[in-house]
Amino acid sequence: MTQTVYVLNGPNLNLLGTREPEIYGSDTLDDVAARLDERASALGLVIEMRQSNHEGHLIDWLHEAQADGARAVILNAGAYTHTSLALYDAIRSITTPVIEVHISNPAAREDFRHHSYVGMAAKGAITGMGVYGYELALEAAARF
Ligand SMILES: O=C(O)[C@]1(O)C[C@H](CCCOc2ccccc2)[C@@H](O)[C@H](O)C1
Repeated sequence: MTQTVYVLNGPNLNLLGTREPEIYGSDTLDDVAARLDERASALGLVIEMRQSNHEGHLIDWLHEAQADGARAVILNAGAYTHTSLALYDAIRSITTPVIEVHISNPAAREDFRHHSYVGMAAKGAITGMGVYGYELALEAAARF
């Protein structure tokens, strides 16, 4: 049975590629999805790529990934990373492994980005590798 890897993106990441390219690069989420789809096909996996500016959507999608028997969730929760106890609880509530991804390196940025509620519950994290971090996370998920 072909397994799915959910790739979930949080607030403002719909702007990826259009603002602050010096931090986040010039690729759009659609560009990222195209590369992930190609690699996933070679790995015998399917990508479910989503983005929302609403915390509850991300939580619903984490529950959906569990119910769907997904191989893994790749989660860039955006700024909710640093604020959301609800996302921490949602990740803890599922057995599907969650890989935290950040395009930038939050540890090297403002202090308010140094704590990750997502990271406290996730299986692991890839940060600071630009959008390539999503591909690195997919390679890891393929080996779970
Ligand atoms: O580096 C990352 O991937 C972040 O998750 C991006 C978040 C920001 C998401 C907004 O992304 C934009 C992308 C392009 C233009 C404007 C915002 C930031 O709050 C986190 O600390 C680190």
